[in-house]
Amino acid sequence: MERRYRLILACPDRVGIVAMVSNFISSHGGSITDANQHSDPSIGWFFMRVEIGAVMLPFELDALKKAFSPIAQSFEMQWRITDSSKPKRVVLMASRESHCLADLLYRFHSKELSCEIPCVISNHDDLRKMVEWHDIPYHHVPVDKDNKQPHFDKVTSLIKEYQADVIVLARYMQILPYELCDQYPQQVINIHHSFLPSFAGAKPYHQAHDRGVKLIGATCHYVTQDLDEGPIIDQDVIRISHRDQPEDMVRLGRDVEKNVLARGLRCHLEDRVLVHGNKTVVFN
Ligand SMILES: Nc1nc2c(c(=O)[nH]1)N[C@@H](CN(C=O)c1ccc(C(=O)N[C@@H](CCC(=O)O)C(=O)O)cc1)CN2
Repeated sequence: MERRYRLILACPDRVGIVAMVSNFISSHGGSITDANQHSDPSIGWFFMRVEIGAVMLPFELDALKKAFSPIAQSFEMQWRITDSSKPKRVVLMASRESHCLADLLYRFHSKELSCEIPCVISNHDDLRKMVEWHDIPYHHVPVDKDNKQPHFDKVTSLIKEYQADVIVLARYMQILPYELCDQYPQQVINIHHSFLPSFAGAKPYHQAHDRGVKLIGATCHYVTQDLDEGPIIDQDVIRISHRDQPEDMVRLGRDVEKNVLARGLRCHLEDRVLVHGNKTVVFN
């Protein structure tokens, strides 16, 4: 696919933002290949995502950022510009459950996901063979439940060594410490196996069974220090009934978990997610 720059911005709403952005691009000979915008009257903020055909522009990425910076400053923008030809480096993390990890590895292998997967990290060794079949390094980093710090120190070291842009918790079942969440804001993505905010925390299907709900679901969200309370990227639900025990929900939930995670990761990889406070705007 043709190389494109993606401009993503959020700023206090005012007249002239779209005109200013489009004039900036056209005045430098660029063409807009896709554009989405949203104005939120409840907070008076404006959100925009613009794809720019890079071939037509006389700029490399850094020069484009430098040229746009004065405009961004004048509109008090929170903004970034990325290059679609530079795939993001995605470190995958898992524990024992394989369905989400297997699904992402398949989508990567079939080139459905445009990214790099430099390694997989797990606190168990169960998934090694599956990962190494894909010729991807597998790092088994055990957890001592009485002293988890060495585990997280090693995880942090590996994430830095592999220069991760994104860390995906594909049913990784450990609570990340504050320091790790703080070092990677809006870069750690989790799939929680419930329709948040219902049933946060451990064993959501057992919680759902105890409550007698008729829908269960999955939520893809950014990870923060506040467990399962990070900005939501995508969600979905499926119907269940009184006949379903927790083990039935585990089985029925696998498809919705892996589909929601893949959709959420794709949106992130394509820079379609804008975070504002603890909420998101997703231009999908
Ligand atoms: N800092 C954060 N870490 C994690 C988040 C998050 O939002 N912030 N999401 C999880 C969510 N999760 C599954 O989706 C999850 C929730 C709770 C637990 C848990 O209680 N784990 C125990 C250990 C369990 C075990 O050893 O099998 C614990 O960490 O003490 C795990 C996962 C992922 N992390």
